[in-house]
Amino acid sequence: MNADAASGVVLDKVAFSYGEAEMLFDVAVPQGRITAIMGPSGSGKSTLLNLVAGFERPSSGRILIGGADVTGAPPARRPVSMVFQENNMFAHLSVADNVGLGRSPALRLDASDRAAVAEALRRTGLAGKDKRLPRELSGGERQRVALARVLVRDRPVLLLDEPFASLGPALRDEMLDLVADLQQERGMTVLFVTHQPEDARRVGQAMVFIEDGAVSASGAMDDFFSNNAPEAFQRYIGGQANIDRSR
Ligand SMILES: Nc1ncnc2c1ncn2[C@@H]1O[C@H](COP(=O)(O)OP(=O)(O)OP(=O)(O)O)[C@@H](O)[C@H]1O
Repeated sequence: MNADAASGVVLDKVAFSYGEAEMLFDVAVPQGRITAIMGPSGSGKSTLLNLVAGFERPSSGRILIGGADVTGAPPARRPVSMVFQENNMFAHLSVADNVGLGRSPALRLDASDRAAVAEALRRTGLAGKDKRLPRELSGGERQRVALARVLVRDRPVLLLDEPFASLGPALRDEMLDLVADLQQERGMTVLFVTHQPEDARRVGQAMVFIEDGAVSASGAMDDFFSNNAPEAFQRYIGGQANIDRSR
């Protein structure tokens, strides 16, 4: 394991089961990079993120973040933010308050917190929309609010569970590029679940490929889109005729 991987997110023989087949994750995700998590439906991608976030607990094994063992830590104690496909917002709270929750769950915000919220709204293209309610936003704008909350939380690890799956292609690309820019600015370690190979390739530097509750291949993104791509991945995208392997 190289230094980048050891200081990123490590799942060290992490076993977990919902009562049926056991999942077993053994993988190191590099620090300060965007890593795409891909694999067939039901293979365990969301479960892996939930284990890292602390919403699920392993039956054995360890989870390390930045070298620290967080296996027993509750979600709020982990240096992690998570953005879901939907339902990232409280319907009765304004955009600014939804972002402010990232700073203080009781919304006790001082002047510097409010300044951080305003800056995050500006950075995500939401300036001027701070007083709106979630229902007054488009789907893309709602996901921008979730990203603004990530910025004010300022945690080093960002977990994205298909956050842009319901957006059209142009908007999805715009949001992916925003994530890539924010990741660069902050140097965050990003784990990004997607079903779209082109999205993985657009922003990711590394790939973790999951099948049947286990990592069946992992490594540099370029390797996955070369003629030497891991066989499991080739099989998975084999049906998708339009993958361009050239750069
Ligand atoms: N809360 C739950 N209770 C019981 N079983 C669950 C629960 N959540 C997921 N599972 C099962 O665990 C396995 C892994 O699910 P998971 O959601 O991690 O897959 P995924 O790779 O994210 O799938 P998708 O691409 O369809 O979102 C599946 O067999 C699923 O049915």
